[in-house]
Amino acid sequence: MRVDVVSVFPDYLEPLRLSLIGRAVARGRLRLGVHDLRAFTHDVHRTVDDAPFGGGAGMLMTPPPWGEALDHVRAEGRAQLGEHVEPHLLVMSPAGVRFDQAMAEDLAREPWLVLACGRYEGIDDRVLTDAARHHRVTPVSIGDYVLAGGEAAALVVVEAVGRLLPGVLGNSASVVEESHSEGLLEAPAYTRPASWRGLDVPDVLTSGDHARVARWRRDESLRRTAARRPDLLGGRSAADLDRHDLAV
Ligand SMILES: Oc1ccccc1-c1ccno1
Repeated sequence: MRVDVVSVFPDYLEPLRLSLIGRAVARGRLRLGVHDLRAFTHDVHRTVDDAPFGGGAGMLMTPPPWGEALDHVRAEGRAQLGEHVEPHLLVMSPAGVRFDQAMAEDLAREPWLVLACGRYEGIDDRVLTDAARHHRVTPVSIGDYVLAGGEAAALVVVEAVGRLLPGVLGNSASVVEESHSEGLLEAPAYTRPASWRGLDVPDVLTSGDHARVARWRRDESLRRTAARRPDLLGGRSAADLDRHDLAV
């Protein structure tokens, strides 16, 4: 997979060259391009924003630099991937489609993502309209809160998608048995020492009975999801889900 990120703060994306994602980049499992939007300005002040038409607070990111930046990214990416390959542009935005594990799994199957990190009050909407003439465009939100810009959101999306790519995670099992991989929160987890500050690991986990362990983890996962994220249960109770399990 190739991932390009466009930002006025390219250094903000440096964490993508560390740890798990950094190793995937170093090993060529993930090709990462970070582009400074200001490299596509032509005035002495390297202007990327202007006042919004119709009034309103703050400044908006103006189309020309974005148009040139995305033209450049498209040309560079096609030179590497082939003229037939189209990017999927993800525009980080509080007004975007909600990013979740299902979207991460869908995006991990794509060959090329371009992430646009807006700042100020956002990006002139014609940038998205123009880009949609060439390829898919999806505004993406990582949650219902407001950030100063899209860079933090881009870090979240690239990490959540990148870790799903083949060969990036050492233990493929960890992708399967984790929160949200099956629509539920994962059960509590424990490791050595078996007793710590008067707190003991649940006996079932040291019983050696794999069926009992799987049952205990499922029960704990349902209980924790019902307590913390009832929205993930889609109106069903943990007992309903439990009955479903017993039925299969
Ligand atoms: O709040 C934002 C500002 C700019 C770009 C993205 C965001 C955002 C908020 C939540 N997800 O993305």
